[in-house]
Amino acid sequence: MNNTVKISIDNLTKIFYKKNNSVTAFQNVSLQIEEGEFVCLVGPSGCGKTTLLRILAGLELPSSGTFTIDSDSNDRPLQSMVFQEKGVIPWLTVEENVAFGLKMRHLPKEFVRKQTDYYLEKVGLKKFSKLYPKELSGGMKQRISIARAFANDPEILLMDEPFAALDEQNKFILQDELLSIWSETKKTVFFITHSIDEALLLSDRIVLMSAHPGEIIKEIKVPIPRPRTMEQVRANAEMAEQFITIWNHLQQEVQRSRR
Ligand SMILES: Nc1ncnc2c1ncn2[C@@H]1O[C@H](COP(=O)(O)OP(=O)(O)OP(=O)(O)O)[C@@H](O)[C@H]1O
Repeated sequence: MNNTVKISIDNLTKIFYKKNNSVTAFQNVSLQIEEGEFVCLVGPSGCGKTTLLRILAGLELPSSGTFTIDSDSNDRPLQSMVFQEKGVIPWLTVEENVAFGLKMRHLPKEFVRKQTDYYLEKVGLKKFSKLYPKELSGGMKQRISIARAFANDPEILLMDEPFAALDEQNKFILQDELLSIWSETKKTVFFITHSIDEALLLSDRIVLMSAHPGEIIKEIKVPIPRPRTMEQVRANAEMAEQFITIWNHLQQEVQRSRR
């Protein structure tokens, strides 16, 4: 990390207005994420995590407050988003899916091919490049989404529980692959997860939110050096302590929200 602030969120609040009532998804969220930082957002269900990410992705407007994503080039997209599911276009092949964003920007054919091949190789999908998503497993589909997101070379990556629907084995493999690509590209990543292990494995910093309406109530720097493995996360005493801190926080917040 080089201490340049890449994402700056200032006192952001989102209220959804309905006919006779309103729902505050989250409120007074302020957060700064440095260039190249990997930050995980953890909080109880319904505390506004997805809404916050959707606002950063330009898919929703905030009710109040501001945010900025630092950009040093007009040639790159501001953000790419990876969702839990539904990230792939069913009528395009694997390679067409990965190349999609690049083609939309009318980049030179040769560049698109190289960039697509590079990331297909990185996520182990090279030999499946001519297949359609329906011919692939859930893990392979998520690999397409990750390859496409990195191939787009965005300023920041927004990831909304990308591995939540996968079985544990596949999850570990994809987490490893994501870390490997991230350490190479040093993209700024803002990542939502419900998995404490996942947050501890991936993050430089974990941001904890309160129950609905969500507010940021704690930040935790993840102490173990990189590269990391899940074995280290599970064996490291400091990490075990952090796990319990986060677990206690989530339990308290869920109980509070039910009162
Ligand atoms: N389009 C919408 N219209 C009205 N209310 C919404 C809308 N989207 C989200 N909400 C409400 O905003 C709150 C936050 O939702 P959000 O999906 O952001 O939470 P979350 O923390 O991502 O939840 P989960 O962890 O379960 O995915 C919830 O109360 C939800 O019902």
